[in-house]
Amino acid sequence: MLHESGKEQRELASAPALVFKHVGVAVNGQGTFLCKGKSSGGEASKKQILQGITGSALGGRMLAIMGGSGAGKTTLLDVLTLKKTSGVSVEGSVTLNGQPLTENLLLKSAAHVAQDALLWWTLTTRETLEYCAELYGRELSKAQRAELVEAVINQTGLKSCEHTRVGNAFVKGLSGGQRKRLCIAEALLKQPAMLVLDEPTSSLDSSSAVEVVQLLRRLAKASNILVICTIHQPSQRIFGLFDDVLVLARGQIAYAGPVKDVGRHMQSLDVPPMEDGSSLPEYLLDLTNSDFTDEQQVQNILDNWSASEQAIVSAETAAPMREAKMRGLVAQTLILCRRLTIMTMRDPTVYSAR
Ligand SMILES: Nc1ncnc2c1ncn2[C@@H]1O[C@H](COP(=O)(O)OP(=O)(O)OP(=O)(O)O)[C@@H](O)[C@H]1O
Repeated sequence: MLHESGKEQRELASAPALVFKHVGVAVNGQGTFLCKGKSSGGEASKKQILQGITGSALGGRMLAIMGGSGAGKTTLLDVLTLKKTSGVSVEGSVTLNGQPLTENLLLKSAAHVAQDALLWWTLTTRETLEYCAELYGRELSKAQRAELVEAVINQTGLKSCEHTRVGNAFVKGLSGGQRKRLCIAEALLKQPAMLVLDEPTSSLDSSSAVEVVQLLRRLAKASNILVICTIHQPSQRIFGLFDDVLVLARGQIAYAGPVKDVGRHMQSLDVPPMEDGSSLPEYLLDLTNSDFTDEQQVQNILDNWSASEQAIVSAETAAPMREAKMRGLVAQTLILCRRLTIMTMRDPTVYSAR
């Protein structure tokens, strides 16, 4: 997917690389995922929701997965994070630094920030991170863990609210942007090579959204982390912070490559020009949203992409990645019990319930 100058390519060759080839996902007509070769309803009831998805993402770069509603963004993210739904029929391959992506490799090398990530409302920012650091940092001494938490708090701009409780809908605490940054900070404690985020800007106001994406960009560049985000309708400013974009339509690729080339690519096709006052991400969504656009036009864009040379990916090899070391089961249980005691002591609803 990534076609850069020779110098950039040499630099990128030492970065972690996620490569996915010919990924396809099918479900049956009733909405149940199918196991390959085990369909009771037969081929006729099969619905292909992702087809021929080939691309890559590299360390030090940010990849946005975009597309209209129902284009397949969440399904692709599920494949890249090995999320299982019973009876899933997934085809194709996903490799991380040339190794097939397994649950073990994912656990060691990647961190996933879900859209509705859970935070404990009674804990402060610092406490949340300290417990997480204990869970993740088996090979770190107490002093090293404290150093890591401090570094992550500073990296994610959470110093001013380190002693603020997370809060919830009833108890005032962190702002939406701070909560999202805390989720990212939790993920960073794993010192991941790959960071995957589902809609990191959803439900944020525009300036908090920009702050979060700027933070991700700084992290990608400073720590050579591979960042992948699904993103619904980014502003021009946010879109410009990504290095690469994969545009999906009807479960297929409409474009995958550098953000700086996507406008030129679309304009080279037989499609309506971008209207004055429209932003590039809006234009891309308008062109590829099959619910509201001429079906034939969307099909032409998809056919053009699948026939293009750019659809061929070559980035397969890269340097070894960092691997997170998790605590053993007993240690994890003890840490979680300690956290639960503090949370119970601070939560008045627990006493009322009793
Ligand atoms: N379990 C399932 N059974 C049947 N169809 C499904 C299933 N999961 C997803 N789909 C269909 O696959 C398509 C892609 O869904 P997906 O959730 O990946 O899209 P999306 O791009 O993330 O959409 P949105 O932005 O609206 O969340 C949709 O048409 C959806 O209805």
